[in-house]
Amino acid sequence: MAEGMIAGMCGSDSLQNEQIFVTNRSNAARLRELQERYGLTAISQSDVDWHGMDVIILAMKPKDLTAALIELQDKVQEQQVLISVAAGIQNEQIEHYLPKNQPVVRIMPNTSSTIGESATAIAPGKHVSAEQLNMVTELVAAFGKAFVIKEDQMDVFTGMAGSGPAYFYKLMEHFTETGVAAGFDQDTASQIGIQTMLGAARMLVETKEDPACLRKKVTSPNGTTAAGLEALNDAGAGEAMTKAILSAAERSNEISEDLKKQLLTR
Ligand SMILES: NC(=O)C1=CN([C@@H]2O[C@H](COP(=O)(O)OP(=O)(O)OC[C@H]3O[C@@H](n4cnc5c(N)ncnc54)[C@H](OP(=O)(O)O)[C@@H]3O)[C@@H](O)[C@H]2O)C=CC1
Ligand SMILES: O=C(O)[C@@H]1CCC=N1
Repeated sequence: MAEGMIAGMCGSDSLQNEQIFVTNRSNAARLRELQERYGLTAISQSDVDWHGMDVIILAMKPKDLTAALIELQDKVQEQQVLISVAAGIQNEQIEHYLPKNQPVVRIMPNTSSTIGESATAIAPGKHVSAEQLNMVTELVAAFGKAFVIKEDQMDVFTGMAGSGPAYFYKLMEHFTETGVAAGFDQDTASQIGIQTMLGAARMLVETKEDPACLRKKVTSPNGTTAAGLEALNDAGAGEAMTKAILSAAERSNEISEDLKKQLLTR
């Protein structure tokens, strides 16, 4: 996920690559790779000048966040904003490990940040000023569209947009497999799927019509689309999408509850 955000930031005009510093726990080869690929500064953790950073983005797995926060406790500066991308971990849980009044912001990007097309949620913690929220929103806009939401909407946002690209990829896998089974070669079937999905997404963006309206325009009475949509409906496609979003949201909530238990023991 970190590389997705880095790629998006490096591809935008709002940041210079030299303003970005990246570190990790131990994988030195990975740091060299990022430095060569993006022209940023990749350094081992012991060499980071923590005082010099405006913003620190934490992009480790949720299970590794507590250890990272404990490491950072005595390094963070008063006005530095800490941004966490960890799914399911609440601002309050992060603030617990940091000095009093530390500004913390939770964000939920998705992997389309790689091409500057993430849908990213921003939920500020209680010590974040309006100016700091603006700064984070601008930073996030470097890799896609930013949505400032309430923190209690974060689980469902994660189910929709954090995990969302995977649902569309999964649909595309089925779309392509069906085309191949019907006689197209893999590449042709895949290109047909990609162009169809891209065209539909761009229609939504450019015409600004709602999806139901665009769907009706494709659907001739008693025609092929009506038959296809009826099959989708009979197979429970709409319900399946709702279940996918809500199951992911529930998992996000479970991760949060698990960390709360860990927090009680530290
Ligand atoms: N994948 C996605 O689509 C999305 C993921 N997320 C969130 O992003 C986070 C990262 O996920 P993902 O990219 O898949 O994870 P990865 O395992 O690919 O990357 C985690 C990175 O964190 C580093 N790391 C771990 N602990 C520390 C530490 N203490 N200090 C510094 N660096 C550390 C690891 O370094 P090393 O290799 O050296 O150990 C590694 O580079 C998760 O919290 C996830 O919930 C959020 C939105 C979408
Ligand atoms: O699967 C995950 O847990 C992460 C969070 C959202 C997308 N990927």
